[in-house]
Amino acid sequence: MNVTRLGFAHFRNLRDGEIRPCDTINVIYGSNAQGKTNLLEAVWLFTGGHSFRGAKDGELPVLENGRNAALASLTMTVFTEGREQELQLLFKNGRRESVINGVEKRTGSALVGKFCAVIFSPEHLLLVKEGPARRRAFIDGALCQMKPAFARVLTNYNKALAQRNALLKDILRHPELRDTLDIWDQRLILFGTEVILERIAFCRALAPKASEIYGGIAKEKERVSFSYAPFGGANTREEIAAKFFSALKSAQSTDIRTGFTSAGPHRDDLSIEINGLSARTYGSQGQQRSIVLALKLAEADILFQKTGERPVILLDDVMSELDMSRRDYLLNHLDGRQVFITCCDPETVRLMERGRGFFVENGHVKNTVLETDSVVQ
Ligand SMILES: Nc1ncnc2c1ncn2[C@@H]1O[C@H](COP(=O)(O)OP(=O)(O)OP(=O)(O)O)[C@@H](O)[C@H]1O
Repeated sequence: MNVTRLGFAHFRNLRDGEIRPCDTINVIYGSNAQGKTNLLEAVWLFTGGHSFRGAKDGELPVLENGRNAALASLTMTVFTEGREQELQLLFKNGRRESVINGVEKRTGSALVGKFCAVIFSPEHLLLVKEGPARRRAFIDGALCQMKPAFARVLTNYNKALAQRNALLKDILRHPELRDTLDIWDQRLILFGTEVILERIAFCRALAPKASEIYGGIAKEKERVSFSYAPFGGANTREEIAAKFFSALKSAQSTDIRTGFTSAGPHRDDLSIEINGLSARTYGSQGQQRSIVLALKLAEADILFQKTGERPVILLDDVMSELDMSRRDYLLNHLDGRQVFITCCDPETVRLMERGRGFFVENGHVKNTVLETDSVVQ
């Protein structure tokens, strides 16, 4: 899928205008605080998701005398399902409305599934830098996008976990309740096994793709490996359920003492190593950035395989800390994908072999002419 036009009015500092991106690389450049990320955020919001910067819908219309205006609107023409489709998003008095091919929808979430994108923002570096929760959230987020049924299983698992944890705390005061723990163990194993099986299947598809993409970014100088191996590498439904059961049993006394369930998919991790060493502990800034990029691009490839539509790739401030050859990979080797990249350095535009540049200054966006792709201003 490709964005062929993006219009904006009163959206953050972007007053009124439009851009016509190309179907390859679109570099959005300019000094700090001019509106580059705002433009990327405008594209992202058509996924139906929340702002990747954590902003509330009421904060998105332009500020006027210190208060957000009542209305902001975004329009997008996107080529998907073999034809151009018109999408509109309105942020009205703190609420979202959407219009799909002229049909008004009361919610913004009606857009989910119409437009698909993968976003990298500096915050995503925490995926490598922080603890396992970030990596689990990445896997689960990707699975929820691909399989709505997974979201239900995950919710059921989390509910069973919360109830088991509440019971563990009660058992300390009422030891006779210990017998009822079995019921929650069974539910936890039932849903937890399904969560683990889906994560294993996703990681099996993700790991080789991400390693291959990393090889391209790092010009094969380093080898990166990804591994998700819960319960020491259990694979089948029966094996996982059996190992989960014995892990819960052997940790039962500790769990009652701490009031917390210590085994299960809520403790799993996706291990990431560069040349056999933990990327979290030993990876450089550039290596960690390249790993997150590889994971995001691999996620996009898997989404493409599942849906038949290539998600649009949004890369916010990805160039800093990447050397020339890594920049060259992003600008010139992501064939077949529509990419939007923000950066401060105008030189980046000149490194592109093919693509379009958009210069952003104080909320105004100008198309710039490249030698290889002349663009109407
Ligand atoms: N609701 C709003 N109304 C008006 N201006 C806003 C609103 N929200 C954010 N801004 C302004 O948008 C600008 C920031 O834009 P953005 O985050 O896109 O910057 P950027 O060009 O990506 O900068 P950097 O390179 O520093 O990341 C700031 O000047 C900020 O004050």
